Amino acid sequence: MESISPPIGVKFVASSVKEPSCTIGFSGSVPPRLRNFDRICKSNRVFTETKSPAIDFSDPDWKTKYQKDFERRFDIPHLTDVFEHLVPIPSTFCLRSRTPASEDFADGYPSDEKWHGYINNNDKVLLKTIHYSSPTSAGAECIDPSCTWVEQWVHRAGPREKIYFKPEEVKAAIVTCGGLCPGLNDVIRQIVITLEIYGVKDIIGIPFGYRGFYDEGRHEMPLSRKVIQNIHLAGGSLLGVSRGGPDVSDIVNNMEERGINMLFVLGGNGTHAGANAIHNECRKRRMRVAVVGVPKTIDNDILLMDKTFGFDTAVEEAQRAINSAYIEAHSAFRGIGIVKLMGRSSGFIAMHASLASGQVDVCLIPEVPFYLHGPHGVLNHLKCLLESKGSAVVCLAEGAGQNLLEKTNATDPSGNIILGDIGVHIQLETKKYFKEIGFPADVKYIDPTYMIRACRANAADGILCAVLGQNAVHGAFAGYSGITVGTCNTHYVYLPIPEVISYPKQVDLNSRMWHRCLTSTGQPDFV
Ligand SMILES: Nc1ncnc2c1ncn2[C@@H]1O[C@H](COP(=O)(O)OP(=O)(O)O)[C@@H](O)[C@H]1O
Ligand SMILES: O=P(O)(O)OC[C@H]1O[C@](O)(COP(=O)(O)O)[C@@H](O)[C@@H]1O
Ligand SMILES: [Mg+2]
Repeated sequence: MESISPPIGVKFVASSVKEPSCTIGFSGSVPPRLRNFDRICKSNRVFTETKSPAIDFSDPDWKTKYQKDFERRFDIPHLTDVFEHLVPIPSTFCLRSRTPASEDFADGYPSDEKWHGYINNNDKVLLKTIHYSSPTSAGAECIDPSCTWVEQWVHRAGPREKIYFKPEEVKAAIVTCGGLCPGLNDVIRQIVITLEIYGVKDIIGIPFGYRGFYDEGRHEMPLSRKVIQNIHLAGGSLLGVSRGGPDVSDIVNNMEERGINMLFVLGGNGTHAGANAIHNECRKRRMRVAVVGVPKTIDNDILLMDKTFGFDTAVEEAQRAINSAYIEAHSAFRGIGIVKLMGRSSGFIAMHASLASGQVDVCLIPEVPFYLHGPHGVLNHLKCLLESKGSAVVCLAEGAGQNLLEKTNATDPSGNIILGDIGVHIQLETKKYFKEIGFPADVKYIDPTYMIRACRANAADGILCAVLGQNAVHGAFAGYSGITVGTCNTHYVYLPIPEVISYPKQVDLNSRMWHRCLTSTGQPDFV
């Protein structure tokens, strides 16, 4: 059946292109549709038509069809899709006090029949909670021209009453891929703790990302509560991370050799593309394996989720850099402080950090094109700020203004385009500009990116990591595979991997949050 769905989370814009409902193979670069900032940026309103209508709104049943199609897309893969006759057993996850690590199950599995802590498989979470009365409502996301209320439900995460793995038969592996992110150790820790509560004793860490499935001499790391007890007190990843690595069939060969039947994959878009490919390969080989992702992206660029772990910490930690830039700028005669934050294709960290600080005058993100020079350029605005208030602070995301830099086609081992350093460029251009116009300014540049990324998770992220890690284990024991965990409207959910990685989530320029950021900075358009 052909999908009738428009891309989730993307507004109907006048010239929107139908998005494939499932694009695997994303590897860091921004799809052309999203690179076309102009179209999105310049329209400050939502269009209710599409040039390539995927849905026939004259069909009286369009809504039912849409909802059915949505349900199909967001159905989460289960081991019984392939192994029809698998018989589940009652969950060994109950909160009755016992000592699972030292327990064997000779006398049967522990159970707690009176406990009502399980999630029903049919429990669902509403993905979109606002009923926009009109497409012109601020931030409206509409399916049809009348902005009809259409329900979109996704699966609720958590422990199930029946499980599809016997704990003593589980060999669970955890791997952390891509760049670092605050909270990786917290998630590893919670996965191990929760596995042990189910009664799993064979838990290993794969060193240095997907490479650890391949490189000779890299030994798996046995994990237990004892090993992971305090790892969350430090940033980084106990297991190490890496970009690039072996192809999927080598990874699955290695999993077969090691007897891994539960794989927990912590990573971003690229890692999840890999996890989904591993899941598909396992299915193809009829391996009874659960592959579950935990989205790790400091940039917060995974679709559909309220936020990903590490993001909150990054925003909080960025305050120190912004405040330093402010103090430097404010204390200098005509001071300008420039802070570069992470955000390869999405400006969420810069936007939130700017809003939180209240000290930023100009926020530059990848989604918004800008000129440096000319009457409407950033530099002229900085001059106005120096004249009016004596100092200025600029906060920018690393992916902003890439069109101003010379292009290289260089990529990292994962295939992500290596960006030019926009922070250094703006610093140099700013110094040059003020020198040339004979209006001396004191420019200070701060790049705290790797200092931020190496931090340990803050309290909010610590909680998020705990719940995500626990839910990942519940999902695997429940027999799901090819899924990832997340939060939607503050509820915890399971989502099929392809739906969250078809392109990176970006700041919506029609969103209330971006408008709030602009209100706070008071910056004009720089085009
Ligand atoms: N399309 C893909 N299919 C399979 N594996 C991928 C794909 N894209 C990236 N990977 C692998 O995922 C890992 C992490 O990818 P990367 O883009 O560096 O980080 P992130 O997961 O944070 O986006 C790397 O080992 C990379 O080889
Ligand atoms: O220098 P590295 O390790 O390639 O990491 C830089 C990248 O890490 C990020 O913070 C997040 O990247 P991932 O989500 O792919 O790990 C990007 O914003 C940034 O471009
Ligand atoms: Mg990535």
